[in-house]
Amino acid sequence: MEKLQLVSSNKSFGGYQKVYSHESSELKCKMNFSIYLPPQAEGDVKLPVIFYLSGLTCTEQNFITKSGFQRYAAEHGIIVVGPDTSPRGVKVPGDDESWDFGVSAGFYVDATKDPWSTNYRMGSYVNSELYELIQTAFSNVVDPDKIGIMGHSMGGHGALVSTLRNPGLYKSVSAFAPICNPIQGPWGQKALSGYLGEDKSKWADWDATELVKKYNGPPLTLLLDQGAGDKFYIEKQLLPENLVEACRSVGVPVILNLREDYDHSYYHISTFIGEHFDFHAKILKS
Ligand SMILES: N[C@@H](CCC(=O)N[C@@H](CSC=O)C(=O)NCC(=O)O)C(=O)O
Repeated sequence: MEKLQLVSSNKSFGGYQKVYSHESSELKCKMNFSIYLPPQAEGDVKLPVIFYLSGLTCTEQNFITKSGFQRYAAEHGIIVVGPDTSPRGVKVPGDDESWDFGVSAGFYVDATKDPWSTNYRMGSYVNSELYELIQTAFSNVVDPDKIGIMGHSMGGHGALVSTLRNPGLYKSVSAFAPICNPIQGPWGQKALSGYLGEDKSKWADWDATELVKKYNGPPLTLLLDQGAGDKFYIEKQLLPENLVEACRSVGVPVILNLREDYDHSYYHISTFIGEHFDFHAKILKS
């Protein structure tokens, strides 16, 4: 644990909701992440882990304070890890000019375009650095063969592309209101052109709808949860139907739950987060 500094620890549903900070080599800055250790972490059995990736404007705090997930993580005995959404405390020109690019909007990609490429490497941060750090620092409680991922909006995109780009790394995946086809929507186009440049052939490597057409890994079922009253869904930022169609074209099982009247907020997430934990637990504990 010598690389980690404890920021906070709160007892919740018999376990502990903690936040740690550490120096990230990928992002070249100090980063916070959350980890929920359920009551079962006190025992001898190693536990599954779910990574949760948050959306635009979030830190590691939104999910842990608003979703109520701890009740379900405690019931199932699942550790839950939540990274921040971008590098912090590094000054890149233009990084705070808009809420959907730069700070709090790392999009879980590895930027290749200057000046972003030095720090904006959230893809490798989540799927390599933090993934390994959790297994090392919490080796006494983590089962390395039972790791899943979920996320919301930009983080739902992150969960999907992390799974599809790294076959087998995550055994289960689900997403709330994910940006499913970023190359076709305004948020995605802004982020992918800004971080990767104008060559659109490179964007497809970070687009779940494109990636699933080439997926060649262990069997996978995608669980998508979408509020039908979500303004970003109505404005066609999210495009879950495009991902469903791509999945069906290549025979990848997908479940899309369209929830009447639910919006893009944590009210949607907190309502259905228990169902997502049931879905992940069934896969991770089989
Ligand atoms: N500022 C925006 C709304 C921002 C917003 O809705 N952010 C979502 C994620 S959106 C996609 O990634 C979020 O999770 N917010 C944090 C929260 O706690 O709700 C606007 O004005 O429309």
